[in-house]
Amino acid sequence: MNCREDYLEWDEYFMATAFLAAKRSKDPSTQVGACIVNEDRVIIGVGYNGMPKGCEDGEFPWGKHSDDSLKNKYMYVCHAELNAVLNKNTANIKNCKIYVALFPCNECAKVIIQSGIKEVIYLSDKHAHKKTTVASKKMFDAVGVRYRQFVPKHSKIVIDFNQINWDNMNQLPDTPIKNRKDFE
Ligand SMILES: Nc1ccn([C@H]2C[C@H](O)[C@@H](COP(=O)(O)O)O2)c(=O)n1
Repeated sequence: MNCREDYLEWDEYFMATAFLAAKRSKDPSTQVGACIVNEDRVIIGVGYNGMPKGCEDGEFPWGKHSDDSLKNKYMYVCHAELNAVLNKNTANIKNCKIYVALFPCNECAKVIIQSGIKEVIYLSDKHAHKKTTVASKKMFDAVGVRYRQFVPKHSKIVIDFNQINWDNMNQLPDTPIKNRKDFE
């Protein structure tokens, strides 16, 4: 039997991991995830945008339209990229790649550069016109951090727990390795 053709490519797998992490975000308007991968294609850190540890949701705002900047989220929220770097499970992240939903802002660009990450793969550059993004690109260009937009092959990646056959743990269509015939 031939191998499956419809498996996830590496870029899709890592970007999907970033988006899965984003599902943990409590930000009501924008959920961002990030996934750091080393040279061996091993995930070494994930993160999503959230309030700093101990800064409780009841006390810190998730809004963004108040005239008083202390009442908006921006002063407080940690970006997904920062959290992914802080959550890393290894000291050395030199030459790693970071997959992220939104192009990193200038503050995250500094963290990315300082940590030794060498490539940024992003899905959306919707803030390209903002100075924070222009500054990020200026820094990345200056130090040789590459960046490229992710182009998905699959328009959808679904994990439907209802479709999983819990008795023999296969998903539809059958995972070839689960076919006993192949071993006989
Ligand atoms: N590269 C980025 C950009 C933004 N974020 C976070 C920060 C906020 O929680 C949210 C943006 O809020 P919006 O202005 O769209 O309401 O996304 C991030 O984690 N990484």
